[in-house]
Amino acid sequence: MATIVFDLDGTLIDSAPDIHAASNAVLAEAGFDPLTFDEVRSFVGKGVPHLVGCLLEARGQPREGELFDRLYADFTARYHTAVTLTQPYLGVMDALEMLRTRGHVLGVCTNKPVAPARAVLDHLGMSDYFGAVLGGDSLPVRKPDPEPLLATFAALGGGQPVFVGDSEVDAQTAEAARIPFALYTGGYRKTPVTEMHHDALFDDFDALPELVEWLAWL
Ligand SMILES: O=C(O)COP(=O)(O)O
Ligand SMILES: [Mg+2]
Repeated sequence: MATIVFDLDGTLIDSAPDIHAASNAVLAEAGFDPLTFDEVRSFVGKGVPHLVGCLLEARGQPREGELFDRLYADFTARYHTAVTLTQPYLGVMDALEMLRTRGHVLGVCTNKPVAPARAVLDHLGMSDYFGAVLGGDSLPVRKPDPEPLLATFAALGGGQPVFVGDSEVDAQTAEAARIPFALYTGGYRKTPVTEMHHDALFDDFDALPELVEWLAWL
């Protein structure tokens, strides 16, 4: 049996459409033009402060200050209900079901704040699979600091660990935490996989249950 911790955005769920819509709503509210889907998706993975900083920078504004505070508050207020355009990736629900049936313990470690993370998991009927959910605001540090990932495994009671994520941040986190890492290649990564740390790669969640069996014993 393994203890498997998943990243959320770009790994279990394709949430970029909601994050794009919320970002453009926040920009519009502040009088700025919208950004493209690809632009906003490239900002996802390092938490909300980073995202909001990128939105401002893309519109020629400083990343910090009064405007940042306003957009950050507006984005945060909208984030809890930004769930309607989000879907689990193909095969995710079946993979979670199979992993649970096989007795593996499952958790989530995301840089999304924990309240919207829980909201979208509830909305998609996924919450029951996870014994622990840590967000970008659960601890004073977020990924790629290894602490949130290690704390998620600790909350799940230990066991043979595997981390599943999609991004450069996840790869760095796994490396820093010395946890076996499966890289999902269908998410929001910007770097070629050959240049990223990973112990295994997959592009189809049907492959994950088998992958986990051997990764857990690395
Ligand atoms: O909120 C983000 O920036 C991304 O969150 P993730 O860690 O689930 O990819
Ligand atoms: Mg991610």
